[in-house]
Amino acid sequence: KSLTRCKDIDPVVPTTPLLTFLERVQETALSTFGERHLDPKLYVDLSLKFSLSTTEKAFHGLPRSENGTVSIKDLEGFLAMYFQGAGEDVLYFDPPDFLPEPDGFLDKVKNPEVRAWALEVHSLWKNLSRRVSDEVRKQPELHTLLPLPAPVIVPGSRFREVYYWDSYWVIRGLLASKMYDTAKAIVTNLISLVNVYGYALNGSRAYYTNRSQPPLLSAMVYEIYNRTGEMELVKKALPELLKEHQFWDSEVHKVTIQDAQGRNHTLSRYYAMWNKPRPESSTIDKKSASKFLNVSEKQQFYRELASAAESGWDFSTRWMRNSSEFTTLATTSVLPVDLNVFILKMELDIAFLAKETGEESIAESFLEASQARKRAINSVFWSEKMGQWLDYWLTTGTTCQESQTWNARNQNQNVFASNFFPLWIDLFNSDATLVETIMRSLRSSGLICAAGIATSLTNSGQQWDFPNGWAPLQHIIVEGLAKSGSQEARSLAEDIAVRWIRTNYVGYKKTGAMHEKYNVEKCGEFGGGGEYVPQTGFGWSNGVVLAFLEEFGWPQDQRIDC
Ligand SMILES: OC[C@H]1O[C@H](O[C@H]2O[C@H](CO)[C@@H](O)[C@H](O)[C@H]2O)[C@H](O)[C@@H](O)[C@@H]1O
Repeated sequence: KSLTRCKDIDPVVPTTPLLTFLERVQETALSTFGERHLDPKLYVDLSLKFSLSTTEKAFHGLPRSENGTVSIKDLEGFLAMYFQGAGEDVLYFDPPDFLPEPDGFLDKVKNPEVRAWALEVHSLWKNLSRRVSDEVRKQPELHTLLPLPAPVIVPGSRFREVYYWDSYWVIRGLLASKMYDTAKAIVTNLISLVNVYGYALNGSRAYYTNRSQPPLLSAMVYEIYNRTGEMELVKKALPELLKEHQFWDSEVHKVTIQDAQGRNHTLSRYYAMWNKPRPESSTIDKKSASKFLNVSEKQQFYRELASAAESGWDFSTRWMRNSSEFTTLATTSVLPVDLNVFILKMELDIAFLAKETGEESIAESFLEASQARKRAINSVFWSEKMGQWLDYWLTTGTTCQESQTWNARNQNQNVFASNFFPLWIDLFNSDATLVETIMRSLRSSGLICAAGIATSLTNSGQQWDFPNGWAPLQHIIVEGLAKSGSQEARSLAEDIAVRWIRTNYVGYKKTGAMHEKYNVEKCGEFGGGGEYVPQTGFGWSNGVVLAFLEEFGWPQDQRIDC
């Protein structure tokens, strides 16, 4: 019973000669400068001043010691002579739709301290606004940065390029900031990536072409259309959304599960088209994979690493068969709740947007697809016992040839914030009894902490685990609760939002920056763990604070300190 045939179960997107070379420079930097303070991403973000062959020749001509090491002085000299600094090909761009205090900005924020801070967060859009330099378009072979047609908002710090799923929360913030043109520009860029590659890339770099990220393009289009009513963007987006849906609903991404009643359900998984170290973290990945001696085991591990990066949760015990052993990473063997929620949202959005543009048959078929995915989410992920939707472990390796028979034992019983994501979708949050059950389960889950919702309950040292809290996770759960129509759920949503706003505010006052992630155990402290030092800026954190303040406001007499 061969239900979902894959053309190719080991897809690999070809790399570029520039990337291959920059990875060698990265490797050399590691042996010259040492592991401490080395961010491998920096080296694959460099652009060349001269042709690749000239630069390679100079690199090979560098004096080397007997064991092949280049001295600090020689390497620094080579880098200064032949490369432009990372980020020099992304230029500051003054967003024309930015106003220091737009009309009607966060009307419900009455407390002057909070209002002043919200205006500072709003002004951070100017710091994060960029455009791709014309040089990239003229000589793309010298850059790993990809050309984009419109200006961008970057997350910040080491993340000097556009990121796919970050953009959704950036847009939510931009809409609160009334920066509609900037929001539309972001979507225009993502549409162009889908047009060229068939999917939205993890980010706008050559080394991100082998994978996507949590698919939220339809949700971005939906939000912008809701605010602006602009049909042109919808018409431009629709064909690309259909392409993106096809990407996630076919080939290696699609898995069929047969339930106890013999009904087949199709769901999607993350599956990067890559089986080598991630170029931006190549030195780190090689070290992690060093325990595998067999080539195909190594390749599979590299695929699991890249697939975890595709999930946006890089890295987390969510993808590990054994939570204390990183090499048991098995992302492609997981059917993730959140990915399927995002695709369900995509199906509903496409149905809605197609109806708006008069494409009745597309609307109808996507409505049907959404009903099927809702049934699949309930049949495969729902756990009556836990009152949550649980990720599902696939049993028979990673091929996509056969349907697998559902077994309750394959549901991952560990608690993750993503177990509550279906609540974000109206099909679920409109069911009052279900909302009651979910609230009870969330309250007793252990995830709600002093400063927000934890990513998981496992303190693994990975950044997508306890005690880190991430803006997107807070937002999806809070918005799901708030949209449900239950007063009690709205109060819980507001309670979580207040905790999150406070920690962002106090952290900002202490450090002068917005952070990529926060420690939910300690109000005002940013998060840690993972493979790079904590970053500031920060696109999605700014977006979520502004979106929360827009939704809930902040009364005059409510305290903002921890
Ligand atoms: O360089 C390591 C990894 O960095 C990115 O992941 C993290 O930052 C992204 C931007 O904010 C965010 O979207 C992601 O959820 C974070 O985990 C990048 O996306 C990875 O592909 C990359 O390997």
